[in-house]
Amino acid sequence: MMLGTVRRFGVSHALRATAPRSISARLATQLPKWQAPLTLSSPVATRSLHSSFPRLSEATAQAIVEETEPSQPANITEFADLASGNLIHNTIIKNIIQPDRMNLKTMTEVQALTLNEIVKGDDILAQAKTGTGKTLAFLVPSLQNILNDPTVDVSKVGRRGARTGPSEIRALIISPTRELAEQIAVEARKVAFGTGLLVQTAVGGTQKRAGLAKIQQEGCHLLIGTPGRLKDILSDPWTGVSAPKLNTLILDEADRLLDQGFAPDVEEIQTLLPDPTKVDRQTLMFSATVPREVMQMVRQTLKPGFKHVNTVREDEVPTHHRVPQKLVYTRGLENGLPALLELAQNWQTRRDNGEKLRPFKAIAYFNSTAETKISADAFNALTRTAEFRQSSMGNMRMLEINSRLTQQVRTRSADNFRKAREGILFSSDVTARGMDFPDVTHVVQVGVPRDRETYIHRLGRTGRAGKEGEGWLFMHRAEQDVYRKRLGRLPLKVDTELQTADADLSQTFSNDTQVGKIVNSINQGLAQCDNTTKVKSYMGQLGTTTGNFNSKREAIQALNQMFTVGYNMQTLPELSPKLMQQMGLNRVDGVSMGDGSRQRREGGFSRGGDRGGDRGSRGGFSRGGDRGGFSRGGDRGGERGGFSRGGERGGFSRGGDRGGFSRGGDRDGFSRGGDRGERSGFSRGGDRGSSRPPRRSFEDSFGEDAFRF
Ligand SMILES: Nc1ncnc2c1ncn2[C@@H]1O[C@H](COP(=O)(O)OP(=O)(O)OP(=O)(O)O)[C@@H](O)[C@H]1O
Repeated sequence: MMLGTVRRFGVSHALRATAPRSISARLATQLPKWQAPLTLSSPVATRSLHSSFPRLSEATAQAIVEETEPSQPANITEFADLASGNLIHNTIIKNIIQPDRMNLKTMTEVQALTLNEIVKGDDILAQAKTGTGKTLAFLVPSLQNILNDPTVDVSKVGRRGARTGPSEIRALIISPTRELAEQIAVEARKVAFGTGLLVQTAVGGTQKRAGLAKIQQEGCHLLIGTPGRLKDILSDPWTGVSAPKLNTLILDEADRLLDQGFAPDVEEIQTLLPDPTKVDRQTLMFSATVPREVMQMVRQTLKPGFKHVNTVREDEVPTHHRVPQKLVYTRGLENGLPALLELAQNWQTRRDNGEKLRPFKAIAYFNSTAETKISADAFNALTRTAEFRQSSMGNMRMLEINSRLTQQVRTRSADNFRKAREGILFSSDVTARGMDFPDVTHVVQVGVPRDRETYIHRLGRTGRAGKEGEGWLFMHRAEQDVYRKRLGRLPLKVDTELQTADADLSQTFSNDTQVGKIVNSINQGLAQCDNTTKVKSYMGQLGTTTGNFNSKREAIQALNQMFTVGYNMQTLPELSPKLMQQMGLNRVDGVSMGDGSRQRREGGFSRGGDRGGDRGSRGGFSRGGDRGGFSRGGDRGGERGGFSRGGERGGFSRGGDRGGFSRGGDRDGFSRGGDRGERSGFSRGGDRGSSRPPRRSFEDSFGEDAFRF
């Protein structure tokens, strides 16, 4: 073995630790420009939790400070220099720096600050802004640590008849989503190329048997997976996959893995690993956000005295300065899609006019899976029109990703978006964390996201590795309070550039104006969406909208308006009495109560279908303003805002064509909002087995992954 040892195996540190203050200064001059360097006035590059989490109570903060100590930053910032002192294997360095390989030169701040500590064997909690290279920060030293292990024989790898067994796993990386696990594996294989180290994945949605066979036949040193599948594989003795010699456990997006959705699985995985009192184990946690709620879990999981490396300065917001964040108020929920189209169109027009702008490549985030679908469907329909194809947006790809799609489709969407030069990815939160799509120019969040962390991670899909980008949040005015409460201090500036955001869509528009053209195009796109999709979208947004608006009445009105005006649907979806009770909608005007039989009878939930069908060709739609708001069926309970109430027609059947409210594509609609915890009535559905304790009510599309691997 080329290298000496490190802490666990007894080797000296090749990186010289220097006084934190001088290191800060050194890093400030040596790091690439795009990394906001720490200033000399900043206390230290790594800091205690006390300074990073001013909101913690004094007592708690004190306790944490006691068990941490400032880590010692390294004085090496170039990857090439890691060869001196044999700190990192030459092959790994070559893989990183060679132009025909990863072609990286200078370490990012978080990489420089954690590498030494990880090679030493310390437990680490590392926090650094999105897109600043955290993946390599844990991969490089962890792979090196495996090479340093004298019991690992990489010479066996690849020789005929000789193989590394499936129980040779030395490091395990847990990721909250399948796509992220695969992305980390791709990066890990690049770093490990030629070292003989074997990297394998265990993610849900893929054929378990095939994945297992690969691990069994080829062996594995580093296993990367999602919680459900890892638990499954490691707990099943028949797989032969075990990790009795595991030295390193890494939680990427640690705060997500430690929150209530994933924590039980992550805890269970740890019980399947060797007893850390017998086999020394290093645990590493990385994320751009570490909310105080998870600190208790962090402290329980890491060894006392763990290092907290935090490159986000205390006085800084955790988003990038170079990514302007704009807030757009929309008149109604139905204005979101026209505003998105206008944003894309304005950008492309500026390019056409000679401005040096990268092609429009955006991720549009929605708070429910069903919304991603209807939005992607509408935009896809748009791209099929001759007018669109001939426009400056003609080459855009419209892609969709959410957890209701098969893994095959998800992977294809992610790959296509990665490769796309311009386009829009309509996404639920499955891509919000960690995904490194190149050259994303815009992140558009439609509706206030469920929490501050989600906002920050979604925004972090642009402006990565020093690139420019823009963040946009479209929100209904009625979401203002929840916006302030959830997102806290962030540098969003109100923007009024998008005219369609404030347009009254119940009007008829002519194609003579830009606003009219955009609105009519979206109408045309939505007219191609089937009615079931529209109903699902309504149902999917019920939970999020009622959670985001101050009053349920206002939320229902806004939803009904979106459904009738935006989707051009005539009959509102029926909600079961049970659902209404669970959601506290019993006394709310505008709710249509029933058992869903009308929708089923009418095949496709609405009479609006044919109206919708031709609406696009009419080049706009008229929406009888005289009908007073949302209701089409004026005869049905006018005094209640025109919405039918089907009387006490018995319980809503959960199954039916919507697959029940608990697991259908729309179920994530119920998961967001500040009142997530209160919605235990909407439990996750029978397929998860009743033996599991209810951890949260409806799983959103992201958390859903915890149960669908
Ligand atoms: N030292 C470096 N120099 C330049 N680019 C780098 C360096 N290290 C990593 N990168 C690139 O930066 C991009 C972002 O890296 P990575 O995905 O690891 O970020 P992250 O901090 O994990 O982000 P997130 O918080 O979103 O998960 C990747 O494209 C990666 O190849």
